[in-house]
Amino acid sequence: MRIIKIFDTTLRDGEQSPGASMNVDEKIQVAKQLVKLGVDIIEAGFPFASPGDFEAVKRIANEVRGAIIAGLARAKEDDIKRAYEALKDAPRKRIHTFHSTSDIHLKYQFRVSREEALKRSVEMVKLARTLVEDVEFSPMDATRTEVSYLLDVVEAVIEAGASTVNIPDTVGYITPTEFGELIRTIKERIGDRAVISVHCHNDLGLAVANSLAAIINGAGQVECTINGIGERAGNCAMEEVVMALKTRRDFYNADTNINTREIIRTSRLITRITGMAVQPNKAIVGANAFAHESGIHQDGLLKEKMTYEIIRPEDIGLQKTELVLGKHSGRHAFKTRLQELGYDLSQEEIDTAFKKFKHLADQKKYIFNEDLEALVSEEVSKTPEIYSLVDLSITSGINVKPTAALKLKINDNIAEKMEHGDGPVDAVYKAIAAITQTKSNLLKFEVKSITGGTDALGEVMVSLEEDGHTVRGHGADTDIIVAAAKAYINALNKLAAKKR
Ligand SMILES: CC(=O)SCCNC(=O)CCNC(=O)[C@H](O)C(C)(C)COP(=O)(O)OP(=O)(O)OC[C@H]1O[C@@H](n2cnc3c(N)ncnc32)[C@H](O)[C@@H]1OP(=O)(O)O
Ligand SMILES: CC(C)C(=O)C(=O)O
Ligand SMILES: [Mg+2]
Repeated sequence: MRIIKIFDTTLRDGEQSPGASMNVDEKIQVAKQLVKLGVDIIEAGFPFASPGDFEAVKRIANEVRGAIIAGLARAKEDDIKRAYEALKDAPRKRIHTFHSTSDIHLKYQFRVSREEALKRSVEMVKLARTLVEDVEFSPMDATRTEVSYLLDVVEAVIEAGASTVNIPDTVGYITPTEFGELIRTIKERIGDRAVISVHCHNDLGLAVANSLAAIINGAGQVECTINGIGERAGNCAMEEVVMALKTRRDFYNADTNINTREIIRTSRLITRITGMAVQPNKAIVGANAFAHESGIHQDGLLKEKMTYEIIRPEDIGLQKTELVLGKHSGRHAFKTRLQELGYDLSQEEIDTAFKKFKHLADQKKYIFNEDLEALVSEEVSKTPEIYSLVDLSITSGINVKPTAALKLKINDNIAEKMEHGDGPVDAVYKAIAAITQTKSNLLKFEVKSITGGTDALGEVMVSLEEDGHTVRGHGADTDIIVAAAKAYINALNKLAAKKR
């Protein structure tokens, strides 16, 4: 089994994401977490870029142990010396220097010939080698470079002392089959004289696929970032490439030194520090990556996890798979959740509660445990229904007299009434009292939102008294006025039962 080295560049390329700048203390915190995660190399920054970056690399080189610490430097003497200054106290250090090789870059940005670029690259690798043993060279924009020239540069920098040659897809241009072929060509040329590294950008959403294609064809190091952050559309996401190798070891016959149980913690740390949220459907670390909502999948998972899950959530440091109850869920998941909440209901009770749940899920995006509890307690504490709500419409607002038009079923008859009130609830309660011809006293009226959000389920509790009988009524609905009506009617049914 081959071990692929993980070169983490969250602190360098990751920080190049607009808005992702981290201060020195935050960088130290990230570097320490990267060591816990088990990365082989931490690219701590670009020391020449700013005093802050220099300081961060220097402190990481001094304080963080357990990984090779790398610093980036242009193919310029001052950059390389500055990188060395920052790195020198690290027991294991690497200077990573780079120079473009594509004609587009050489002609328009660098304004130098291919020969000049090759000469500078060789000279700077040699300079770096006088300072440290471990030198990595990147031919920037390698994937848009003529292959024969790229091979010449790769050969020359290895000859000059680079022990790692990183092939960057700087602008995220290449696709997996081509990249695999390119890496195979380089591997055939250089054999084991240097480690081939890859550094893929995600402009076409192919950074992970390209990195995997490179691994199959001989790459021994992958450069990546946590959550895939980085310049423009980002870099190869570490958690994805690592979990792809771990999950498909059968195919790749390769793995990494990453302690995958630290993945989620590291991802959340980066989100917290950079303020860059992870999209919910992001592979491995997205909030939905281990959440299942649909009934057929939930049923399969409850029977055997392997049916719909290729990664165990514990393997990335999550506690467990989440079965999210929503409009696509089925009875198996519903019943399991109720059991987890401590309810032991008959099949009939479950069936009735399930129908209500489906109705609620059509109105509400997220169903929380508290929603279920409210729904089930309505079901369990059921009293024979003399009165039931058929229809209700309300008019209220500024400069409008609150009015309720109510339709109730009383035994088997339908009765309707319209009433005005001081507010919509008052109007509804007057209409209910008028239709039912009851004279109870409202002792208490409590309203609360069971869950957060404007689509939350509202719960109303009322206490009614009549002829010495006191009862509590309960109603829940996403419409708080309907919940109030339900609570009043529920209490009237209880009063009627008590009187009987
Ligand atoms: C693909 C990548 O991710 S590469 C890394 C990108 N990261 C960064 O650029 C972040 C840090 N950068 C910086 O802070 C600044 O760009 C600095 C400090 C490095 C340089 O700043 P300045 O001196 O003001 O130059 P500026 O950034 O405007 O232009 C870059 C110069 O470096 C040259 N250059 C770019 N890359 C290299 C290289 N690998 N080797 C040698 N020279 C290079 C450019 O040709 C240009 O040179 P010119 O001034 O002679 O035209
Ligand atoms: C510095 C190099 C490796 C880089 O980030 C790129 O080419 O994308
Ligand atoms: Mg990059």
